[in-house]
Amino acid sequence: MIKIQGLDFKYGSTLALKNVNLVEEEPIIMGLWGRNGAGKTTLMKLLAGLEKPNNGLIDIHGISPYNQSEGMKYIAYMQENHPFSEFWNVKDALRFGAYFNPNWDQQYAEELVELFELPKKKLIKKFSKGMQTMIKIVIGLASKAPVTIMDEPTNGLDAFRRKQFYDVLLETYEDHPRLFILSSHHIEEIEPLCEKIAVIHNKTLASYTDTEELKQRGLMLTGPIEEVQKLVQGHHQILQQKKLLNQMQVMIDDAITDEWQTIANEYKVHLENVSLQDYLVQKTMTQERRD
Ligand SMILES: Nc1ncnc2c1ncn2[C@@H]1O[C@H](COP(=O)(O)OP(=O)(O)OP(=O)(O)O)[C@@H](O)[C@H]1O
Repeated sequence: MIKIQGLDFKYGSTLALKNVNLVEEEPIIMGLWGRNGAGKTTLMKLLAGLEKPNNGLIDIHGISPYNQSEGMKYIAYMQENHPFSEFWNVKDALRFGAYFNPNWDQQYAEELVELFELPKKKLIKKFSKGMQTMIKIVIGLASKAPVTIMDEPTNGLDAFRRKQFYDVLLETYEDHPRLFILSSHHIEEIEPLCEKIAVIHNKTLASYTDTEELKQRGLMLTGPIEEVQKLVQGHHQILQQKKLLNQMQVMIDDAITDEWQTIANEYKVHLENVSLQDYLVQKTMTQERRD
């Protein structure tokens, strides 16, 4: 479905991505996480054919997307700052969606507009942040493109609208399985939807892992300073450590296993799985310190 091999990209003389490699054959919902400036948007633009790779290969359904009108059949890309004309309302935006997407589903687009209660006549530039995100969701989902890329699709959505977005995305994905790529800085917002998560760090793809596997990583040990220190002494995968009064907390890059549980009981140290966001932030910070 998509294949990226040895991809390098520079903005002028500034290297933005180097040696990115990723293959996904299945129509899954993929998360794309990275800290600010990691290169997520750059990668999405390259996949959508808006930028030309300096080196390497991108293959989407057998097509190299840069400058290929053929690629438009397969790819819908909803950018974070989508270039809607300042004179457009919802109707105009749907016309734009229909024009650019050969698999466009007008009836579904209108149903989504109703669901999200978007005013049809109001100019999109006067929409709230959440409403602007919702119209992009409408276009992304109604495009029914085999590869649908959405940059920060939960930006500005409140809990109610986010839940609606999850529901409609999963519903349309089940009806028409296709590859979705959803980017976010806040992994918690997209993780419930994503089967796998690609982490962009240090200008490259740092990992591409099943979400369930990734969620198990990151264990936090909390207990009296001396006990925790004894327990983690010589451990190579320490991501973070802090002391508070006579207590110490250490985050380790591992999953909670029976072995860890036994050791923690023995040392009377508390063991818990950290949040995915905390794990990814600490993991990328630790890599940075080592580089
Ligand atoms: N038009 C541009 N010209 C020059 N450098 C750019 C341009 N766009 C992005 N960059 C640089 O490329 C790198 C990757 O940026 P990119 O926008 O892809 O990151 P991102 O992961 O999407 O970040 P964020 O989460 O903050 O939106 C950054 O160092 C950024 O400064």
